[in-house]
Amino acid sequence: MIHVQHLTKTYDDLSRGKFVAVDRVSFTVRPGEIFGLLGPNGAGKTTVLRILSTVLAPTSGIASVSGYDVVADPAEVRRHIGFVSNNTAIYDRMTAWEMVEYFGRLHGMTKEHVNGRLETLFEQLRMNEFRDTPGAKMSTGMKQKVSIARAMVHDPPVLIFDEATLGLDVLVARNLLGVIRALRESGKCLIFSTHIMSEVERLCDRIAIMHRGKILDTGTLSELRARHDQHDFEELFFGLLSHHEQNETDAIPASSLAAGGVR
Ligand SMILES: Nc1ncnc2c1ncn2[C@@H]1O[C@H](COP(=O)(O)OP(=O)(O)OP(=O)(O)O)[C@@H](O)[C@H]1O
Repeated sequence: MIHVQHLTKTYDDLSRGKFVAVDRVSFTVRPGEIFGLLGPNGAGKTTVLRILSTVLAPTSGIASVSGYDVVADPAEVRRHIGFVSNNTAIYDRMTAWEMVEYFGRLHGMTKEHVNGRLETLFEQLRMNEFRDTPGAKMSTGMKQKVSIARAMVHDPPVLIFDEATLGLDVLVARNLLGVIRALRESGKCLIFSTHIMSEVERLCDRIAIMHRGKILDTGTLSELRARHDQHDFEELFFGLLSHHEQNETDAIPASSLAAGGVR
């Protein structure tokens, strides 16, 4: 279970001054559910996910994973979470098996425990045919599977996929979506962050549309379609974004516009 309430992150940025990257974001993700975080570049998705994985501290608000608060219990949060991104480093000289085993040992698993777990994982993710292949000789798809296995080695109940299909060809991306669906069937709690609308449409049980740090709307695909009276998801998405941009511009006082406050 993931619980996020009024989460806010402000950066001190040299050129922009105080910059609100995440603005009072709230959502809940339940076990057996894929929650889609959809937004254009810079929407704040990665910042939310970095806070959830305890890499970044929130400025205010609450975030918890399996009941553990990211600020008060970061070690417990890390035990309950796995993070898959598109830029996980793969060591050239380690084999697929050695790499995942290494991360299992970092999680404090015994050699026997980790080996048993790896047998299951390599079967589940169909990695046996390259278990002895070193990183330097792996294809992008193989590397992505190693990243997933790495994130799952300690069998966390919560898994986060941040732009995980970026750079993958259609076949590998399709396989990855299949793996994520299977994880949902096994009761995992999943966040899938992307800017690709079709992936969200095909995969996610509930969706949050994010733009400029805010969640503009959240719900199932059919709830969103009904609420905005729009069946075409792309139209719905861009309609929400442009409405939000218009509202933000309207909220800026004319004096600051005249003084060059908006670029
Ligand atoms: N360390 C930082 N200092 C200042 N601003 C930052 C920092 N990290 C991120 N930002 C800004 O916060 C905003 C949100 O970034 P974030 O990476 O969370 O967005 P995103 O939705 O994941 O987009 P992308 O798909 O491009 O990664 C952006 O405007 C970004 O420039």
